[in-house]
Amino acid sequence: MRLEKIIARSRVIDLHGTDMKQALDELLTVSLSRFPDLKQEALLRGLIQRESTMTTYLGKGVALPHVRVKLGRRYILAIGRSKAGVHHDGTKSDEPARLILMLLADEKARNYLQVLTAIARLMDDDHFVRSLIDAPTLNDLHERLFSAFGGLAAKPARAAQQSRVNRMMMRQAERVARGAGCSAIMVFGDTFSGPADLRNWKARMRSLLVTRALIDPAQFKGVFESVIQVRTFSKQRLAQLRSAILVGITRGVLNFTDRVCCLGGIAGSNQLDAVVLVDVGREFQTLLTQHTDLLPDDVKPEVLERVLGIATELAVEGREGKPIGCLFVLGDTARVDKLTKPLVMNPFYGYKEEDRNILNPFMDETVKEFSSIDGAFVIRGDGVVMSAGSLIQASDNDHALPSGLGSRHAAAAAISVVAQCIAIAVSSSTGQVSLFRRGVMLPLMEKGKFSAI
Ligand SMILES: Nc1ncnc2c1ncn2[C@@H]1O[C@H](COP(=O)(O)OP(=O)(O)OP(=O)(O)O)[C@@H](O)[C@H]1O
Repeated sequence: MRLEKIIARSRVIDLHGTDMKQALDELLTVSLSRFPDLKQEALLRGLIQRESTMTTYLGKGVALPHVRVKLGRRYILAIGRSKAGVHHDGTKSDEPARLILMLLADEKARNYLQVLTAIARLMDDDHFVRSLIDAPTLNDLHERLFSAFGGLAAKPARAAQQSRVNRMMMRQAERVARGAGCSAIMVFGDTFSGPADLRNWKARMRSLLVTRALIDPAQFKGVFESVIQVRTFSKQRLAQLRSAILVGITRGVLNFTDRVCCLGGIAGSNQLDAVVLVDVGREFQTLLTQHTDLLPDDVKPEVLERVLGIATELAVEGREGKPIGCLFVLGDTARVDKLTKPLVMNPFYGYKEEDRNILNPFMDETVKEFSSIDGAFVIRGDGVVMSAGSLIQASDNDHALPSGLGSRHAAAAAISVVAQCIAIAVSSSTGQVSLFRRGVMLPLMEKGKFSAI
């Protein structure tokens, strides 16, 4: 889904209303002028109702009200900017919303959660949000959004010297990759703030692109074999590399016999500065007993990626500088259910599946809020959160854990032995994020232990 296709200049406006209802009414008025078959009042009611069950305030002055109805076209997006700020019922803070992105989606739109996530992810960038709020004119605002939606934000051409060094790095990386018998080159696309350098990538071997930005893989067709999208994993480059490879494995793009030549640089620097060789098998040796299926059959790769992203944020951002301990169990919920007991009343009880799906961008905050509850999150393979605050009652005597790890990690290891699931634990004492499969622990991020490569 190319987001720039749903953004029209006519639906980018300055708002006058100061509460959410007035703002939504203004956005609906401009949206429906071209679609007279749609009923403004019914849509407004739907949006307000959605807002009252769960706030759509994303933080940083941005709200993303949305509703799914019979629309007759897949999506309509309207954007309102408010100088005075719009009051909303979000719990994050008292700050008013300065930017409102209203998304109407057809009930049949299949990639609805992905579209919501893509928009929310773009709005996660403080700098970008500021540039929209401060855009001198609505045309500028539209242009900035349009280019960001079209992929990586378009930026002016980089200095010639940087491009020359990058071309040299690319050539050398390919030479190293061939010399070392690598099966692929993996490029960290977030090094660049625009896609230009990447479109010129002309490696004569299998190349993969890793990026946090939500881009349409079609724009790199014939350039990169696959685009691996990762969430905000860690800012530490070695940890990012591990996570990207892990995502590549779960997506079936990489396997344990691959040797990969990784090429990257500091995010946004436009400068490639490091080549690293990774033997996938050796890197993930601990998980390679006889099995190579890291991902249980029923777990979607994007669900694992999402949980890893949230777990990393809990470890890195934490609360008051301290990591928040947490445990997630993914997949095989039929079996996991039999081995858990609620410690508290399930806070997700009664929510629609769509609203408690981990792929829904609004779930991040909810999960983070509930992470202070003792016990584990149990998540179905398709992302639906079944429960929080569950006590895992499984035991495993065959796998020893590193010293210092207590009952949370023991429970994670044990449940991954007795059920076909993946468990992810965030340690509250060390900030380490660990993945467990069949009782084997794979440390994904050790806080403070990795330095930049
Ligand atoms: N069997 C279990 N099921 C679900 N959650 C558990 C289980 N055991 C412990 N926990 C959770 O882990 C928390 C921390 O327990 P403990 O300190 O023993 O674990 P740990 O592995 O050392 O983790 P940390 O590094 O975060 O301290 C508990 O307060 C509880 O919320």
